[in-house]
Amino acid sequence: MIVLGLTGSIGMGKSTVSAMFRAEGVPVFEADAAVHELYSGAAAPLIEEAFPGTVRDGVVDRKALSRAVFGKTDALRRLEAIVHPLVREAEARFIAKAQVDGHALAVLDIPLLLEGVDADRCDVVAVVSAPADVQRARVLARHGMTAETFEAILARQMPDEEKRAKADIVIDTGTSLEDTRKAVQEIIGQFSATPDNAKEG
Ligand SMILES: CC(C)(COP(=O)(O)OP(=O)(O)OC[C@H]1O[C@@H](n2cnc3c(N)ncnc32)[C@H](O)[C@@H]1O)[C@@H](O)C(=O)NCCC(=O)NCCS
Ligand SMILES: Nc1ncnc2c1ncn2[C@@H]1O[C@H](COP(=O)(O)OP(=O)(O)OP(=O)(O)O)[C@@H](O)[C@H]1O
Repeated sequence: MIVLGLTGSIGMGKSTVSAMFRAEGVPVFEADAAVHELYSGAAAPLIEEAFPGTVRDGVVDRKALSRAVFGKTDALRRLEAIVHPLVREAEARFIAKAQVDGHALAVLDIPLLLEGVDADRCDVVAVVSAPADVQRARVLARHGMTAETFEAILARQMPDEEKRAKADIVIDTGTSLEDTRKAVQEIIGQFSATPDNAKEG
């Protein structure tokens, strides 16, 4: 089974492309969704212990947690040390299941895949990308988004150009949704044709 890591900067169309893989029957693990799940489950008591007052009725209050770590590198690192191993466990269970189910391809949708340290757990890395003006227009069209917030988020992410350089595959989302869907189908076709080369571990 091939594990494809899917990433991209804000507004580049990662969620849309992720949904396209899923619609084609490819199992997709969403890191963000896993974090949301953990925050109303296994991670909550650990987070309350590390950041008192950020959990209400057994559920992490993301606004309160965000305030507790915002702009504080040490606190964010402590939070990551709690959350990331749990996400990796959920991810490992997802991969094991996809393999047992006989899939040729599984997708890990991970916003910070290339900013993190271990993209090497993916056999291939695909980056969704569109011209900067398209990205900007998409993000600014979102409810509650300001140019300042957009710039601040961009500044914290690895530049698109660097992501593209690190990618094995660039999925162009600057064109029509239909063209992007074709690109997704081509990727699936390419990896489904590959003989079983399951990775160890
Ligand atoms: C700090 C938290 C509570 C803020 O939640 P909130 O719902 O307000 O915002 P959201 O999750 O959408 O993040 C807002 C922005 O911060 C960025 N961001 C989130 N986590 C991180 C991180 N660990 N390092 C750098 N940037 C981050 C996101 O890319 C996004 O652009 C939340 O982001 C969190 O729990 N982060 C730690 C877990 C983590 O590393 N998640 C990343 C995916 S595994
Ligand atoms: N060819 C295309 N491929 C993908 N998205 C497209 C395309 N053309 C237009 N769009 C639109 O661009 C937007 C991309 O938003 P999406 O939520 O997928 O981005 P994202 O990268 O997941 O963003 P974020 O990282 O901020 O969550 C959607 O509204 C989508 O309909």
